[in-house]
Amino acid sequence: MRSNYRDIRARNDSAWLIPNDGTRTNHQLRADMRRYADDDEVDLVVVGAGAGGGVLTQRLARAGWRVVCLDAGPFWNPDTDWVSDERGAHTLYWTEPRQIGGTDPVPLGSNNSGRGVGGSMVHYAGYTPRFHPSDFRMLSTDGVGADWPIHYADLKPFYEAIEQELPVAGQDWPWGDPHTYPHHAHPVSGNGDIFLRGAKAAGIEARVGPVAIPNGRFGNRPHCIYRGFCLQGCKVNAKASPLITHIPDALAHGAEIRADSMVTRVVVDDRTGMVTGVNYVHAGREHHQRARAVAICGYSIETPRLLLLSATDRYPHGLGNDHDQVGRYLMVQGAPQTAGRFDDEIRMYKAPPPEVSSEQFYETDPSQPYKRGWSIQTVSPLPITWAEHVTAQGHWGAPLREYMRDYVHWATLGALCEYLPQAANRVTLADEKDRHGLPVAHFSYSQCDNDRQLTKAATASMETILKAAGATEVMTIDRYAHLVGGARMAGRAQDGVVDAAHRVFDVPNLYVVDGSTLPTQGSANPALTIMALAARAADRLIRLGRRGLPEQQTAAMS
Ligand SMILES: Cc1cc2nc3c(=O)[nH]c(=O)nc-3n(C[C@H](O)[C@H](O)[C@H](O)COP(=O)(O)OP(=O)(O)OC[C@H]3O[C@@H](n4cnc5c(N)ncnc54)[C@H](O)[C@@H]3O)c2cc1C
Repeated sequence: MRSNYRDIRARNDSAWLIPNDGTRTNHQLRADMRRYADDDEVDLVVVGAGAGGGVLTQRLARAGWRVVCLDAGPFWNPDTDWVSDERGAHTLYWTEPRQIGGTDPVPLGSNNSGRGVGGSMVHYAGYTPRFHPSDFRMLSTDGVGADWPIHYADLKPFYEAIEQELPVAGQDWPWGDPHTYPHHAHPVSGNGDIFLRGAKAAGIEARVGPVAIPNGRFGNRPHCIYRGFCLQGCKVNAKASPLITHIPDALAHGAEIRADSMVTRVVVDDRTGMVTGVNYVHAGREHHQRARAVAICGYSIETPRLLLLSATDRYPHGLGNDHDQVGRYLMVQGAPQTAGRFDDEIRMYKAPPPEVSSEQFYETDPSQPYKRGWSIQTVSPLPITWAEHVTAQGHWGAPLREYMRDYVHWATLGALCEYLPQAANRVTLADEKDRHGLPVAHFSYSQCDNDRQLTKAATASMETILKAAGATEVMTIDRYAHLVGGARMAGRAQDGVVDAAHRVFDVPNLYVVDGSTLPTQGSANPALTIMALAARAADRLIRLGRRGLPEQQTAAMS
């Protein structure tokens, strides 16, 4: 699939709205941004300007909807806010207090959350694979997990549209639904080369991509300069995130992006059961924004938390929670990471961390006792993350120093294992309060036996690849990556929180359009799927028409 830029610009001009004078931000666009008063009843309030919220805002603004998007974090300026430094990038993470529990607690922070306009994609790695068709039918075909209320074919046109808008670069893709990418694959570094060589020697297929980094200029966005700081916020605007791929076009079409605005409650009129707006805190003061509809896009922890925080007399257990589904089936991928030592210098920092991947082990292998599978990708930790890898293996003091001095000789791969959705893995409200006086989220997580078997098998496959490439020593650690679920999409209210159109069951003008709606997670990184879902949700809302809010929804969404 190669791109026609005229078609892309007809639906999203963002890459051409960025200045081409070496600066990274269209300050004029931000200064001219349309502003609504709190008591203006806008068509839609979007909570969160990340992967889901950014796309939804852009699509609806372009269709003429009056949209205000509130984000708890800042409106980033890559020129002044971001630094090419691992430690200096810590401001990008969501570090508000949260509690974790269960038998396998998931640390929350740098590796699975973001804040501010652009959301977590501001510091995501940049891999953008599609889910496989089997992901949408897992319960029927594999007997585990859940079936989605939509099929892969429903999402395919939106995958293609978003792949063009980011745009995605990669080799022709043989796995899942085989497809091509709009941009050719990037050249690879030492780490990518090790993966390709080792995989070939081990009889495993690996391919370059798919990454949301243009190969060449895209609009006024420059070619990647391969300096390796993708996870610190790409200062050159090469790596895609909603901040540059969708927000500029949203602003140009009249959306207001209100940053530093933490939504504390979705407000409901108990007489009608309808949402009337949101309460939010900006600069220490509480505000209320009126709206005809609200879409929550705060990601897998904050979205269920906000649904629970918005309980009323009519919805005493929280919005969408009549069947005790809010917060449940929250998933995280098992992400073991294996490093291999080579006599040659690899210098894995000298390229974007996302380069090469394999989905050979993605599907259930009937000869194995476990269901579903994993993918493998280059990860290329920078020095602080490399120190975390080494210390996680128990090395400290002199041995740690030796491994750090030896950094340039190591290559690193990561797996994404498809841990299964389980009802008990969930977000609830804790007794502890945050600085706004609101209960913080408690996230309980426990692995099942299938999860542990997958981690073991995935680790063995990475060690095989690195040894086949000539590694003289391998070092593996266990990690988690990505969060999805917690407000999942389902065919019936008894099984989930939103329907196939992302509308919250029982609350006709409330939507959830983010990663929390995913019923299963595959072994794919989730951002592309979240953006495609948001583009699809927007498409359905646009077809309803803003004048139809909210009366027409009941009929059209069923
Ligand atoms: C280090 C890292 C690497 C990653 N690498 C990849 C990768 O290579 N490929 C991939 O596909 N995915 C990757 N991801 C995951 C990906 O970024 C997320 O899955 C995706 O961004 C989630 O989209 P979302 O819309 O659900 O939430 P987000 O993009 O996180 O957006 C949520 C937004 O909501 C805001 N918000 C939350 N609560 C409130 C509130 N109450 N009021 C106002 N605003 C609120 C937040 O500030 C945030 O901006 C990575 C993530 C991290 C952290």
